[in-house]
Amino acid sequence: MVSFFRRKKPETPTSERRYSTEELAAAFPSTSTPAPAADAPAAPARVDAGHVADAPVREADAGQRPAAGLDESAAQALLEASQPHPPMSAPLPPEVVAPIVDARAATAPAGLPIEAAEAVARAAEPVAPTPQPTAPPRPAPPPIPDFSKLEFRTPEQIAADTAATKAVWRERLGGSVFARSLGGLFSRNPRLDDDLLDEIETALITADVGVSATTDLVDSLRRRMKGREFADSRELLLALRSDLIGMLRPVAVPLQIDPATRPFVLLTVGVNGVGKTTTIGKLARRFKDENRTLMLAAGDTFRAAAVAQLQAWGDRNGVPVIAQGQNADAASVAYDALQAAKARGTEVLITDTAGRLHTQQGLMAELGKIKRVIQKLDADAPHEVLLVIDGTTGQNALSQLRQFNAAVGVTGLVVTKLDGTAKGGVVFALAREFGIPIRFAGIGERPEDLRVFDAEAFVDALLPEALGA
Ligand SMILES: Nc1nc2c(ncn2[C@@H]2O[C@H](COP(=O)(O)OP(=O)(O)OP(=O)(O)O)[C@@H](O)[C@H]2O)c(=O)[nH]1
Repeated sequence: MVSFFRRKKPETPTSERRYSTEELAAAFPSTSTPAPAADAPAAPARVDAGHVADAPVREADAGQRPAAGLDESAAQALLEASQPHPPMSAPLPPEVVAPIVDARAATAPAGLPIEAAEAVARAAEPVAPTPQPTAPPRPAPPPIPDFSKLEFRTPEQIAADTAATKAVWRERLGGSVFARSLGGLFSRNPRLDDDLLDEIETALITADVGVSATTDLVDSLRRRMKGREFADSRELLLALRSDLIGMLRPVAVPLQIDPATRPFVLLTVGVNGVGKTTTIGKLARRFKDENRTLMLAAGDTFRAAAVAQLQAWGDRNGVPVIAQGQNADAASVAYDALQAAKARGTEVLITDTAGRLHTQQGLMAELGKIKRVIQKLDADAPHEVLLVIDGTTGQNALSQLRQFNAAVGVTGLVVTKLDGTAKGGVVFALAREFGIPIRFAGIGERPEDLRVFDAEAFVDALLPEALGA
């Protein structure tokens, strides 16, 4: 107990001082009348609740009590106990507090008279048990990631892959109307003036970026040019590049296959000949390469060759194809396929549909029927409705998206045929008007030519290489 008090003494030299019998007598003049000791320190004005340092509040009382019959050492101990403890800036941790609470419960030291023992006990009283912090409920452990499907790459590998990807995009898109008109413009090292802006405007309109998007882009460049933001035409081109990337970045959202959804149902829709069946074949290859189990549904029962085309893709990639032959009910094929995929625990089911003009109301309504029928088996299906758009279509793509979206709720886009002479600019118009994610871009006919849409690679492929981006 004494050692406890010593431990709590102020660490100043005065705390080491021993008191003489006379001083003690002066400090405790009467046995019956409590009187404050002349030099007794005032209790600290404020002490934190539950804080060990609140002891002095009652220690001061103890120190004022008469100490008749105390022998010198007991009185010394008592007086020391009555010295105020320095306030502590932070509560002691529970491990430290615990023994102090035990000490309070202990009886006074042997040999102390009862009054002194009471005073000592009272001095120890204020050390209230510190509430033990209750442990917060443990959060549920995070799910263990499936490392078999993760790919680890070093920064150097990532940089090399990015450069290789950009080179492929540039090689495939370099012949587009967009790339040719802008490339020609800047190879002449034009002057930074209104004529340059007029030429950019023409190039963007010709490339199918659309009138409103083009006007916004050019007006912004003009404002900044007048504000002397650009030192030369190259700086203006860099600003155009960054504006174009900025338009596409929000829609460059890759398709995520939810592993908890089996099967994850993809429904592909679009007008005739845009590349739906080819895209499904390319997707099948991609998902196989990702070690996913998948199944194809030959829902294009209208075009004679479509079922055979899909079956050929399935055979080539070792993927089962559910088909009922030509002129079968497409909704029935989709239903059968979903049932089979469910039974087999297949991860991904891709359903083809016949091409249809977005202006043909009856055929558009049929898409709604396919959706309703498969929802009898899975209320959340299809989990992705991919509208395939031919990149050479131009502004007509906007009305296609509008109509398909109204009929079946489009959740992602695939823009095909961006290789060759595609104008490519429609991608900006689509992004600006609808903001629907562009999942993939078709940049060739080979299976590996379906690329995850990359805003930066796409824009850099359209702009002159001399820009160094
Ligand atoms: N250059 C190029 N050709 C493509 C691309 N995607 C598809 N094609 C070609 O476009 C043509 C039509 O493709 P399909 O897959 O049959 O089109 P579809 O939409 O299924 O046609 P329908 O069933 O009639 O609606 C084929 O010759 C494909 O090889 C692409 O990204 N680039």
